[in-house]
Amino acid sequence: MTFRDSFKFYKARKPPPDLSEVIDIRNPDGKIVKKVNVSPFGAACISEQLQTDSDFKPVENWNVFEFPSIPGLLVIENPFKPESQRKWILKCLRDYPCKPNITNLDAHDVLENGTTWWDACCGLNPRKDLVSKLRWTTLGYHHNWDTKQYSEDLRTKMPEDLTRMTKYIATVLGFHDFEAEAAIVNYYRMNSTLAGHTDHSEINLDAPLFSISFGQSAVFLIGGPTQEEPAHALYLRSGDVMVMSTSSRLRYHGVPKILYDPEELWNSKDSCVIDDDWIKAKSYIADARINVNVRQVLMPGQLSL
Ligand SMILES: O=C(O)CCC(=O)C(=O)O
Ligand SMILES: [Fe+2]
Repeated sequence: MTFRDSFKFYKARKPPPDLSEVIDIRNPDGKIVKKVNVSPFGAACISEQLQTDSDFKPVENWNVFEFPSIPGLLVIENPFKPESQRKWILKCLRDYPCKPNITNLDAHDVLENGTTWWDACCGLNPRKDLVSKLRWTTLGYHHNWDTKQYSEDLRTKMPEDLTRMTKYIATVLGFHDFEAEAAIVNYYRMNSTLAGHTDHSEINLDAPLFSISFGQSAVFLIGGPTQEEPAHALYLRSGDVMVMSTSSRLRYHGVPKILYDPEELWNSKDSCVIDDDWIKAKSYIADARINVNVRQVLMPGQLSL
């Protein structure tokens, strides 16, 4: 089956698709998954202090997988602590869809001057109609969806917390030169899909791309250089980090299906500080998935376009 046909297959609602061929890193069942030992990579470069303060479980407990038939693709099984998942979900909802970042809502003039999507949805007169309207936020070099080209005129500062978090993952995996220069945060409702595409706008296509998922699960499809080659389907669950490096970087990929995750890893009962904002975020993420897609745009040492 081609990528195109697999996409239609998994997207179908009635009857719902057979998911038995979807690769599950938590239960590979003889499918094309291989566990990677991270110790020969960069784990040693993470100081003990940084490890203690970090969002992540200890690196020695990370499960990293590769796919022999998809060279360069890596998936880390949720390395986040549950409280860090909550922190990142809240950042993606409350902090990132704000100026100077750009969102899909900016073009539609639906928010009153200066009001953020979060405030509009959660304020005194909550705009319930806007909750499902947020589709993406761009950060750093802002992706131009029409020209598919980055430009220096559409560049703002990357949030330092996101840069630091991605650098940590990159270092553990041995990608020591990675610079987080652009990000897209994608917001999915339960019926959303992301059509097949390749990400080729970055000048530097040798640098890896980091794709971090929170909230409900996705069936992620990855194929070959066109939509006519066959594709593999795999589950991405909350906290999972996908890394597209080397030849996997330019493969067609997309998200045909969002599925409820009964485990809700972001909700575990450990010292959960219940503040007002988290209560709102928790209710949003009960029917949504967030994906943070972080890219390097420039060549090593290059400072601008
Ligand atoms: O949501 C995902 O897992 C993938 C997102 C993606 O491919 C993109 O933003 O380019
Ligand atoms: Fe993509």
